[in-house]
Amino acid sequence: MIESRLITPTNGPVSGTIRPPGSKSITNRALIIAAMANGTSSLTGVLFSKDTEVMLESLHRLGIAVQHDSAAGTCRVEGCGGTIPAEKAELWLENSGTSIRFLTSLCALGRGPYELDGVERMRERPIGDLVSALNALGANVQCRDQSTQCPPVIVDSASDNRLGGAVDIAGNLSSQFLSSLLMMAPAADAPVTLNVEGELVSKPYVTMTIQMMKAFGVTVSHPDDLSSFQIPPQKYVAQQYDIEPDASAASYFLGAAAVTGGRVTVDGLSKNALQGDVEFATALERMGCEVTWNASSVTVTGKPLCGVDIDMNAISDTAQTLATVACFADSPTTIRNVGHMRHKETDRIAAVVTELRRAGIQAEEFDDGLKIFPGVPQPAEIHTYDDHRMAMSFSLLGLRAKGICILDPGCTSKTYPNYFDDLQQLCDGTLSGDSSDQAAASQRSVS
Ligand SMILES: O=C(O)C1=C[C@@H](OP(=O)(O)O)[C@@H](O)[C@H](O)C1
Ligand SMILES: C=C(OP(=O)(O)O)C(=O)O
Repeated sequence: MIESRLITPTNGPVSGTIRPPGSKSITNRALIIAAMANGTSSLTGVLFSKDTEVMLESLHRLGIAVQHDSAAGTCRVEGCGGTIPAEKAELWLENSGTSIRFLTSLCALGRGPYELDGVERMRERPIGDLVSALNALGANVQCRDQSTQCPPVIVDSASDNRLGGAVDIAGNLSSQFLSSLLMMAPAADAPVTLNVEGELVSKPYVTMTIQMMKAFGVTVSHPDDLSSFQIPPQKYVAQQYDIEPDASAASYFLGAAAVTGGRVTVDGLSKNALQGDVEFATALERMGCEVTWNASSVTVTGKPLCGVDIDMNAISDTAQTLATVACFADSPTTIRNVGHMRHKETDRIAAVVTELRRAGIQAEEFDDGLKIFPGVPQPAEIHTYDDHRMAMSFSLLGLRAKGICILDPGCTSKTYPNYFDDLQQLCDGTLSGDSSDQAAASQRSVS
């Protein structure tokens, strides 16, 4: 296994078209919802990476039959109508936040015991607010170590258990708790009302959840400000469902156009995508890039970059990308309102500031944001903290500066196993995606 990857600066502007692999967030929602549906769902454009493989393995352990073809990017899921066939299971979720949070609520529909756990960092990522809300709905869920309110989580509901009612759910640490409860709610025994307590971060992911529930035949009533949700008992109906390419992954290629003054088209994403992270293109537009939205693609043309003062609460998975692009602007960039980035694969605010400084870029850390000063990156070994987005975003520095070496590049396997190959091929213009080849089309295509 390669321990590090030296990024070769490009000879000039990067130009090309790329279709990133399927969205992690949509894949893991589609798998959960299809598992709960009545009937067999066919999913296309599915992401196969660590985060979705742990979900697939967990569904298998819960007794839900899923046939998958990773080369074709497809899954057939035999839904269980909101019941869990396995009466006990141990689930291993690595460091996949969506998987452990979504599966905790799914397990609450079963007749336990189920145990959900992950890697050391997972044992530091909060889940207590979700656990409390599930208990308030009538489930029996506990963090094994109650002092941390983090995984491992044990779900053990009695056979005469009934779920339903009105509960508060905090949304300031992660929106995934709310998404998890929303997807499970239609299978409860009585109507569920979810009231968001205080701030809700990462709002577009909640809108994505509701839209996907609707696509599988379930309606949720809620005010426009997403402060509360009413979900009566309903059945999901199995669907043929096509998954969009991953918009967070797209940010690195659009960023490559921005930092090299090139022109990159991401195929399969448009302004009305389910993923809020498509708005990363708009952030680049604010920095001076030219952005063209088409019916099913977006193109970014790099122009001289200016610094921006930007709130990235809604699209924080792309904040690391913007931070590396910001090194090449003509003035400082401030990224605000992203305190929730401290609870992800690593403390991403601290990690980005530390690694920018390691590469000779001046950066400042705030409680809930960071400021990046323009500069010329110096040769450095970039530490990635087992965070795929550290590896992918810092590769952009290496497109412009010599000697940027990404340590543990294999960590991109969490959401994008082929990232470095795709980046290389986009930069070289060496790979042409064969659109008649289903595998290539569904997993990636670069031309
Ligand atoms: O619901 C989802 O699919 C996600 C929500 C976001 O997390 P938070 O809600 O914890 O910010 C995001 O960072 C994560 O990659 C995926
Ligand atoms: C935060 C992320 O993932 P998760 O919370 O699903 O582990 C991510 O993919 O950037």
